[in-house]
Amino acid sequence: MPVVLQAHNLSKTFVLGTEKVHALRQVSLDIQQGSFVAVMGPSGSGKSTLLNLLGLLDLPDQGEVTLAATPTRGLKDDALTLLRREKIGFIFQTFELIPTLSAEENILLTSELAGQLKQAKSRLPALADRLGLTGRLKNRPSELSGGQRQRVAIARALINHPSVILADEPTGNLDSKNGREVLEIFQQGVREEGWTVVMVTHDPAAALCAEKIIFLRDGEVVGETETHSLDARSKIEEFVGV
Ligand SMILES: Nc1ncnc2c1ncn2[C@@H]1O[C@H](COP(=O)(O)OP(=O)(O)OP(=O)(O)O)[C@@H](O)[C@H]1O
Repeated sequence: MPVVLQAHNLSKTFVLGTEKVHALRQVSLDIQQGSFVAVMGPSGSGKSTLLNLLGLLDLPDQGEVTLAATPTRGLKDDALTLLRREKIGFIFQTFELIPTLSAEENILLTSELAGQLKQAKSRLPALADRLGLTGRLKNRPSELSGGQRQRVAIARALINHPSVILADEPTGNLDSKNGREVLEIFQQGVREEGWTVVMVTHDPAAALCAEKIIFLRDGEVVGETETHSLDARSKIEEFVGV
């Protein structure tokens, strides 16, 4: 499968008072189209920073992200925003839904901003059905369970057929049943519809639902494992200590 998202030598430093924090140091990785990849690492190892750079939400100090064959170094803010909107679907631990909008309005908001409301509306019924949200679309987030809210966020991420889904601890605020459901949605989407998912997680069980795990420590990629390999669990223990 072709590489849909590439990080090449990404470095990012934050300045905290007089201290410099090297959040990422020369991180390179290739994400293949149609793959499900988890990113694990201890707290502070740079996972969210990496996801933010891969998702063009922040810029590296050095290195480059190439997304859907588009090198992004030097692109202006407008071009980055457009690329992000068209090619990336974000899913966050805290759902990040707008409380005053209905589920349907939340799902369609980015499409509306991108001038693609008509196409998105035509895709909505099938997507809502698939995610078990039919009948809930008129409800506001406060009227939905945590699992339903995250499924609304998944629908929002998917409505424009992004090239890559970036999920930051998507099961972190869910009970185990709802968390499992979200992971099954990812697995099924990857298997049956060719989604590409990159998921940051602390949870070994969640990471083992992906096909591959990349380990970060102190801002560096220190290892990786295929989850079907017999030593995947011991690699998680070795690199993350859980
Ligand atoms: N905006 C920022 N300003 C200053 N330092 C930051 C900023 N964002 C991240 N950092 C620092 O960069 C390092 C990596 O942070 P990051 O949030 O990427 O780690 P993480 O692996 O996602 O951690 P966690 O698992 O706790 O969410 C940390 O030391 C953090 O304090």
